[in-house]
Amino acid sequence: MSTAAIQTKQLTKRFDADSVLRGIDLTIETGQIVGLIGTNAAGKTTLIKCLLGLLQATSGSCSLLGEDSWNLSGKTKARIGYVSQDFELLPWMTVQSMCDYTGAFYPQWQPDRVGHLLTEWQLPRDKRVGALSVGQRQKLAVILALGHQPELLMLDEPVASLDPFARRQFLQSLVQFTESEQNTVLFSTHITSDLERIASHVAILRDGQLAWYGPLDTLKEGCKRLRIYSQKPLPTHFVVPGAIRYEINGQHALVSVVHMNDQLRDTLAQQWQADVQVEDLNLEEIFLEWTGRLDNPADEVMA
Ligand SMILES: Nc1ncnc2c1ncn2[C@@H]1O[C@H](COP(=O)(O)OP(=O)(O)OP(=O)(O)O)[C@@H](O)[C@H]1O
Repeated sequence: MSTAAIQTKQLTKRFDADSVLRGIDLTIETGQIVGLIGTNAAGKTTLIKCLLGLLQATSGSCSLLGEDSWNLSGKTKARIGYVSQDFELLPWMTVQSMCDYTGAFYPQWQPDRVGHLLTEWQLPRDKRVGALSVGQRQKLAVILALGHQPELLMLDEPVASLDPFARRQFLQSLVQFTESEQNTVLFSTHITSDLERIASHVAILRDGQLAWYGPLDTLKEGCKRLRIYSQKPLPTHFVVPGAIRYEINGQHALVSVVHMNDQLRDTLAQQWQADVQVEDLNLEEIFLEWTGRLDNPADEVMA
C-alpha cells in the first residue's frame, strides 16, 4: 500500500483579506521527487510553510508523514529536512562547528556523510559562516538539511545562488537521496531545466490554486501547442477542451492544450476546415503557456 508523504485537503491560507492558497488538494506519495513551480507570489513558500507547520492554515488540512502539520511531533520533525529561502546560519561559527552544533540535535546525525559532502562541495571547514559567499552558505544549508538522514526533504528555492556546477552536484545529491524509495523530496524552483532533469512529478501553482499535479512525463506528453491555419476566419473566442492558452488572430490560432490526442486534432481540423500542426513544448514553455496571458480562462486540469 502506498503512503502519502504529503497531503493537503482544501488547504486555504489567507493573510488578512489576501487569499494566497485557495483550496489546495495535493497528495504526494512516498518516493517522489516533486518540483513545485509558479510565478512570483503564487504561494509556493506559503504552501511549504503551511506543510511544515510554520504557518497555520486558515481552513482545510495538511499533513506530513501522516501527522497533522500544525501538531508535528518531535519524532516526525526529526524525519524532515528543510531549507528555507531565508535560511539562518550562525555567522560566528566555523563551517565545521556549525555542522557539529546542528548534529548535536539529532541522534541519527551522519558526520561521515556530512564530511563527504563538505569535501565534495568544496566548503572550507575552518572558515567562518559569516565569511562564506551566498552560494557557499546555500550549499551549507542544504548539507545541514541532509545530515540527519531525513526521509522527507522540503527545499524552498535551494539552488537560487548556486553556480551551474554546484547545481549539478546538488541535483545529483537529490537523486542519490531518493535512491531509497522511502525518501521524498518537494522543492520549489524557477529553474525548470533542473526540474526537468530530476523531478518525477510537477506541481504548478497559479494564483494560489493547484493548476496541475502529476508525473512530469505525463505533462510533457500531453501538453502541446496547436497551430491552427483555418480556411475561414476564426471567431474571436472558441473553446478547446483542456486549453490553457489561446491566441486567436484572423484565420490563425495558437492554442495550448494539456491533454493532446489525435481525436482532438482531427475534430479541430474538421470544425474549422483547418490545417492543425502539433508542436512539442519543453517545461519552461509549458510553464509560460500556463502562467501567461489567458484569453479564455481554462479549467483546472489534473493528471
Ligand atoms: N506573512 C505574510 N503576511 C502577509 N502576506 C504574506 C505573508 N507571507 C506571504 N505573503 C504574501 O503571500 C503571497 C505569496 O507569497 P509566497 O512567498 O508564498 O510566494 P512564492 O510563490 O514563494 O513567491 P516567490 O517565487 O517570489 O518566492 C505574496 O503576495 C506575499 O506578499
